[in-house]
Amino acid sequence: MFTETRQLFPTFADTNGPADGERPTAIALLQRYDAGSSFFLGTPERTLLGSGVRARLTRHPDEPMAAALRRLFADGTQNDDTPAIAVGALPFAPEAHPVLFIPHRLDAAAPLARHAITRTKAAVRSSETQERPTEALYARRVQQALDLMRQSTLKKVVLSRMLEVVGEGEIDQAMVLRNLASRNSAGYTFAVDLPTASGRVRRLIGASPELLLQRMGEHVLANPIAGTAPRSNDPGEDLARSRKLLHSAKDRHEHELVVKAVAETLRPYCRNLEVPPVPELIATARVWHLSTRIRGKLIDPAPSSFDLALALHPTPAVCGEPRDLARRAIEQLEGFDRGLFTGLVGWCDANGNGEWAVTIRCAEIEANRANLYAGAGIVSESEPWREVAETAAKFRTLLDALQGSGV
Ligand SMILES: C=C(O[C@@H]1C=C(C(=O)O)C=C[C@H]1O)C(=O)O
Repeated sequence: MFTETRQLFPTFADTNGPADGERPTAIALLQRYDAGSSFFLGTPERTLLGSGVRARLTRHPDEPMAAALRRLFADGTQNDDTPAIAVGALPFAPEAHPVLFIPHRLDAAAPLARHAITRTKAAVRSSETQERPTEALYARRVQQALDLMRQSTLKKVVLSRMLEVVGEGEIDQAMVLRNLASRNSAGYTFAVDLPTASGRVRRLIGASPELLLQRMGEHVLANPIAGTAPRSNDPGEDLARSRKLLHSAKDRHEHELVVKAVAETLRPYCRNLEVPPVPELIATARVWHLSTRIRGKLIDPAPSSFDLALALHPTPAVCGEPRDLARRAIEQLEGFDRGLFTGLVGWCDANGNGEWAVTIRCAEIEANRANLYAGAGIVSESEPWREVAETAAKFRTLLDALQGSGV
């Protein structure tokens, strides 16, 4: 039987108006995000604020992830009627350790409405930045990926790079989150506390445009995104770039590989699956993307949102095609451990409902340091310098949030 999570997650029409009885508004949850908060997620459907950690997912050697999640729900469910919700992030490498937990308290509100957040300010005093690798070296690695494609059956690989930011003082993590939410209210804005040996607060903070998978009852939605063009401040040029992206053979090819992989994975679980034949354009504050919304109705009994998300991960939007060759190319060419970047971030309840976004446009932030990540899909038609420009545009999402710029 499919069970909806209605009790905790009503959907409101007016999201930022007066609170419904005891229920806080989305803006109030964002404003309440502070040192005691362990999790925040703003999606097009809801806003969640987690405080503290009631139970944390641990995994025995060789234990399947789904079994570890069942144990987490058993440990973290209280004896009252409070529905247990697991939240957190899973890394890019399926064998690496996830950060998943049931918060002490989880508040829910309707989505953050567009333009509802008042202007915000810089989250750090002046800072130094260092790219790893440099633009020139990244371009060389893209060229190496193209060479690999000519010599093997590799069709696509996503190559990423890092930008290390060192501020003069502590980075105000709550301000980074607010700045992201104010500039990217259409996507998935998140902040996840990461355990540290130092006891200092280290957080994964970002604003992803990409939904890996949402399951509510029998309904599933996946929204793969691939194919990107930097935006322009000039409206005419901005529009021209979006049109060029929509008709670019290279970007359509890059996009179709992802849609095909996502649809093929979901089809066996669905009694019907709608896959639009052509992508649509979506815009973030800094880039245009090609996007396809894939909807399905699940066969009963269905896997949980968590199991479905893990079946999809990593899609060719963040890894490549074929997956094994792409992973090997990433290990060979990227030169750093992605950690949680290009993994998944979201929530899941004990009935299997949940939402999982792809962990991109993000940074790991601790004290005065932030490590920003950005990647780009490389296919045979790619040109190295364009991929450099694409990753630079993607860094802007977090740089704007750190500097309070770009609105
Ligand atoms: C890897 C990233 O983004 C992914 C790659 C994209 C592309 O190559 O066009 C677009 C969206 C994401 O699926 C990133 O933003 O760092």
